Amino acid sequence: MMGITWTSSNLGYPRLGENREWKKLLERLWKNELDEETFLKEMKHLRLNHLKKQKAKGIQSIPVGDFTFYDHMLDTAVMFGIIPRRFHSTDKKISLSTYFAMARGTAEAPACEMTKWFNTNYHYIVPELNETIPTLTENKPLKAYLEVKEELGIEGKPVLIGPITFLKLSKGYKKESFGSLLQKFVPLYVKILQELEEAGAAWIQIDEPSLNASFPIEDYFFVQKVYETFQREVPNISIMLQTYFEAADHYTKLVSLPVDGIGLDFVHGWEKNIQALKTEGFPANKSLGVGLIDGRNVWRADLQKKHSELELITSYLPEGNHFLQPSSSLLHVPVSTNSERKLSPVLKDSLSFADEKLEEINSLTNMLNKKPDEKWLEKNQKVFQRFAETFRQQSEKITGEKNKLPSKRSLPFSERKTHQDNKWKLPLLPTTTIGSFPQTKEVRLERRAFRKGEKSINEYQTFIQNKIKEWIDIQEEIGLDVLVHGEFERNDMVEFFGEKLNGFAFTENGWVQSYGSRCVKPPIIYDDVAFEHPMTVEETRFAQSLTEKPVKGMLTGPVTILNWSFERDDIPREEVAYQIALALSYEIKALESAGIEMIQVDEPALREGLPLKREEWDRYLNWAVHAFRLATSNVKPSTQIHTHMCYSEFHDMIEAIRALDADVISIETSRSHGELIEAFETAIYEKEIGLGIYDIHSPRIPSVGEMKEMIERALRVLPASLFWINPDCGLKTRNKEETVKSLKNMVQAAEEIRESHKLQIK
Ligand SMILES: Nc1nc2c(c(=O)[nH]1)N[C@@H](CNc1ccc(C(=O)N[C@@H](CCC(=O)N[C@@H](CCC(=O)N[C@@H](CCC(=O)O)C(=O)O)C(=O)O)C(=O)O)cc1)CN2
Ligand code: MET
Ligand SMILES: [Zn+2]
Repeated sequence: MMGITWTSSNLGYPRLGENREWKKLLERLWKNELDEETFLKEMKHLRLNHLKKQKAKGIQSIPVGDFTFYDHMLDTAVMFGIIPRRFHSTDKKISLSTYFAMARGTAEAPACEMTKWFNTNYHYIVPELNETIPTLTENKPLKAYLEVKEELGIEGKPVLIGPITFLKLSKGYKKESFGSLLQKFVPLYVKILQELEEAGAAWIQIDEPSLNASFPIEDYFFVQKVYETFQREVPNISIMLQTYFEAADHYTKLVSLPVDGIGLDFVHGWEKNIQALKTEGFPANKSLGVGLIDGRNVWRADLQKKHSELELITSYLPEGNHFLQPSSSLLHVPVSTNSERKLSPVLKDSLSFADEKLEEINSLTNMLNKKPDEKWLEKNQKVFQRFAETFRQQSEKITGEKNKLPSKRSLPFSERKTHQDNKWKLPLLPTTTIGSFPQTKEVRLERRAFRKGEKSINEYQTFIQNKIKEWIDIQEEIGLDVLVHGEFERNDMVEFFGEKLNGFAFTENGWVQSYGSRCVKPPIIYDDVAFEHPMTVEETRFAQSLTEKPVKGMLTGPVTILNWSFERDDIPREEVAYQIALALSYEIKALESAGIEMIQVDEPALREGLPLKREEWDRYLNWAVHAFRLATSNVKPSTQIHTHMCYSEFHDMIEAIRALDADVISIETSRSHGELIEAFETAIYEKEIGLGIYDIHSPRIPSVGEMKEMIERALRVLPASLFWINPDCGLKTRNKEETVKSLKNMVQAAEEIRESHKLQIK
């Protein structure tokens, strides 16, 4: 092991700031409460602060250029001048207003599509390549590099999304043109790298996570070509080709690429990566980036364990300098545990957010470079010991109850349908919504006042009841067939349940960016999950008491609660999903007993949880479907179970959707312009289905005509007796006026179609 040295490194840092300063600056700019100059100044301050902090934590290789005003994919697209025509930009250097128009849309131009970043809850803006010819509008990494060098004297490591991943995640081109398109981008990348080389940058991090996501081996031809060009054209710069979120798909090919360093995820891809390292070795002239601190979860690292893992890795490594780093960018974890004052000390000590993770990297690097800090290690061991003594016992009681729960409805769908049609007597093409109504500033401020003790529980509950009443009245007036209570009492569809279930902790300030300025505060599963008391019955029953129309109960499903929380990492994920499912089955029973017999169990995260590697899909889908069925099967045949999913692209998992055995599923379709309808057309789906007929992410109010067209299109492939009419998703981010107008048009569209088709009762 002589001759190996280690450098502490980071791959990306959260943008948000300790108190969501980033989000607040953006939202003030958008509301014209801030001028552009002040905005830029404040953002720069934040950006430099983040870099100073990383340096102070002992990180030697600090990423620059990962900061953004919205999203790093959007930045890359804009850097390459990929601006869809509808934004009419003639700027040489793209203005901030064009940049935000692409992200958020304008009255005239719909926003660019947004989709999930691999298997995370982060969303990126999808570049639309179409007819645009890429050009370099600005060398963003260079700007970032020079900024920190001049302002702070820090020699940063510029970060770029690699050309392979950038193209794989873009749309607007045919698969066959991948190679020729790539040729258009490579010279631009070369230019960026050359300018960085001239400016004195030593290492560049090029992110290529696509190489771990079931990457087709034949496409390595392109990867090889791209990196050969970089090596030839920019010989004096060192490239760290960074992969993450999974093990490398084709290890031998990856490590023999002509680059100077290879970054691997040894948290999510431990087994495969270590096996490959052992059998294939690691090239003598390269540096390995060892991603050993989990960039996706919040648990403190067991330094002893990490140290022995590192010893194992080291035993396969050639001499030279290697990097110790998080498994991915720290974008996916909150900033710091510092401001958490309410967590139990045992739990708080067991957590590690971005800042604490940097400290772990620093300690481990010191340990490796033979400067072990015994006290640190001892303290770390104590944390683990105390945690193990206090929490994390899998209870046999829960396992026993779970084993008794049915995972199959008592009757098949065809027979349930008769019961349900008789019970509900809905018109054909029933209209409904997905659950939430506008979470206005008023609602959030009221909750804040309650949280801070400025409002009593009674005052808060009365406020919520008034909101429910207001919106039941609105829904009746609009003429919807199945109503909802509106979810006003919920801060978030996952955090809300986390707060009410046993085994979850929630933070005060553990925010993570979800998309643009929107954030989530994922709860932390630290113990057995268990049902304590009904969570949604009171509000739902109250809503039902106000109307003759059915009110649909509204729950978040087990897979989504799991995927959008920070989960235990010491028991299999599916076991946690089953525990949540058991808890939800009690909630469903409680709703049923309270007379709520139409219940929606949302699973928007089912799709994003799909493993990045295709060969692991079946195993995941099996347990995910099983969890949903455990939660929803223990009901009467006449009880109608709905589910909801957004983010389209279901064509490759229709079988799993069918296996959920939900009576009604509502899915997002409007942004994919009917592509999804085709998927259902070819797959033959025999249960009830609500295809979203308008995009809720945009303030635009859809016309009756366009919605009728969407419905007509669906009716060409789906029998009217199975079809529901609803928006794409919940309406919490919309305002009241937009919501009411859009829903009125939606109901009118449904009525006109019923009329013209002479469709009456189901
Ligand atoms: N967990 C989760 N993941 C998800 C989704 C989701 O709904 N939940 N949906 C998709 C992503 N979509 C999203 C849509 C909206 C928001 C969103 O609106 N987030 C809010 C925070 C929601 C929240 O927790 N609100 C708290 C209040 C938080 C807050 O900032 N309060 C202020 C006061 C209120 C104010 O000034 O507005 C304070 O305490 O100072 C509440 O309602 O209680 C935001 O960023 O602004 C997030 C994700 C996919 N992933
Ligand atoms: C992201 S899916 C959201 C479903 C939820 N019931 C809502 O309407 O907000
Ligand atoms: Zn949704």
